[in-house]
Amino acid sequence: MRILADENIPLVDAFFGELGEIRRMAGRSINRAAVAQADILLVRSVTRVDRELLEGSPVHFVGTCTIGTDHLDLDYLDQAGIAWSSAPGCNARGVVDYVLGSLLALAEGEGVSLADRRYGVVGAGEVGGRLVEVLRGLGWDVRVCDPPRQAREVGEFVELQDIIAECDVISLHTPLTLHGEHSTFHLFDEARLQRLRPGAWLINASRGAVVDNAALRRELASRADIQAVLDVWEGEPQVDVALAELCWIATPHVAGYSLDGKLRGTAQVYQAFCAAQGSKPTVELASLMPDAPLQGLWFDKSAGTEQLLATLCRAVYDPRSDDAAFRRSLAGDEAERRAGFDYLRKQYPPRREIDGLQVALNGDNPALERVIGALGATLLKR
Ligand SMILES: NC(=O)C1=CN([C@@H]2O[C@H](COP(=O)(O)OP(=O)(O)OC[C@H]3O[C@@H](n4cnc5c(N)ncnc54)[C@H](O)[C@@H]3O)[C@@H](O)[C@H]2O)C=CC1
Ligand SMILES: O=C(O)C(=O)[C@H](O)COP(=O)(O)O
Repeated sequence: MRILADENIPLVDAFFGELGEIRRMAGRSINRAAVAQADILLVRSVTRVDRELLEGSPVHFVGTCTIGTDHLDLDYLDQAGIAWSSAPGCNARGVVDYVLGSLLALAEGEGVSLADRRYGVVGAGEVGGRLVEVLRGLGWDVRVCDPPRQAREVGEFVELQDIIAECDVISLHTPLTLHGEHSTFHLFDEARLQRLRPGAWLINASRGAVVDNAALRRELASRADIQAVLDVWEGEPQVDVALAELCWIATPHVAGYSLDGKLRGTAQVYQAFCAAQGSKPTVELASLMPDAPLQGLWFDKSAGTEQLLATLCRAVYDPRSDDAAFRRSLAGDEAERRAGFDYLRKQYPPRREIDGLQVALNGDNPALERVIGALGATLLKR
């Protein structure tokens, strides 16, 4: 079997090596000539997979080692009888950690307490659902908007207009969809952006086009009270530099870039491929994960909850370092900026996930234990 893989997918050899010959390419360069020599295509979010790419090729399985599927033409794949898989939830925790780090940075900069804010999560699937759990676990006030779930479940959902009217922090975690009753293209358009509450923070780590970028730029330029955190951009790898400069945190689509998340992504696609082939998986992710435990941290029981929260989150990840590197990359011309966007993602340093932390307290303190529990970290008893 001939396997064509994006060069930024880790562990392709370990999982797919026994199945055939592997060829790696930059995801943005994968083209008709390359897929003409492939049976299996493994991609990330930067490769558009559609009829134009695949028609007439021998590819019979497409795997994307990502959560998002907006770069795949799923109707075409289904109609052409090409099996496909994504990696649902693989890097959801990484995105949650990104949001937590962004909130800490915003709170510090604006001098507000995170516990005093009201949160609105738009899209409560793998990512948004976990974020809601963490934020509520911390005891914070959270509203959830997810019309597709609301239509099929009993639950406490609110309308988008209520999120906008009532929430101080809005975090977006929908897929990018262009059609249908719940389409999300420009879900946050000019009219909705103009209705953000005074002092609101808007976080987008879903897909760039869920927010009208030009309208957000205008809004940020005209209102000093609102703040934005953007990990994703309309037209990546091209970025609206003026918009990026107005953001509190701006990053090159790395929110979900935890090491664990990337490795899980490849493993999930491998398992899906085996299932599609009717074969038994022979490679286990557990045997390939780094076996070093994440660092253990020790706290005195008199520590403050916000101090503990910030220290634990930042011990694993602080998006301000990605923000700084991204801003430096925006200094060049258009071609340099596009190259910089891809370079920062390709060279991304290994980052683990907050729920892998082990935390010791020297005595009982239920408030601190609650923070540790909400983050999913392990509390080590004395
Ligand atoms: N920045 C990054 O690095 C990453 C970005 N993502 C993006 O985040 C998106 C969400 O990921 P998951 O939570 O894993 O997906 P998911 O499919 O598990 O959840 C998405 C949720 O959004 C809801 N939804 C759909 N349309 C909606 C609308 N109009 N309004 C409100 N809710 C709506 C769905 O009902 C679903 O519950 C992905 O599709 C991907 O585009 C995912 C991982 C990493
Ligand atoms: O999983 C997703 O969906 C994402 O957005 C990924 O974090 C994107 O990673 P790349 O495929 O763009 O490397």
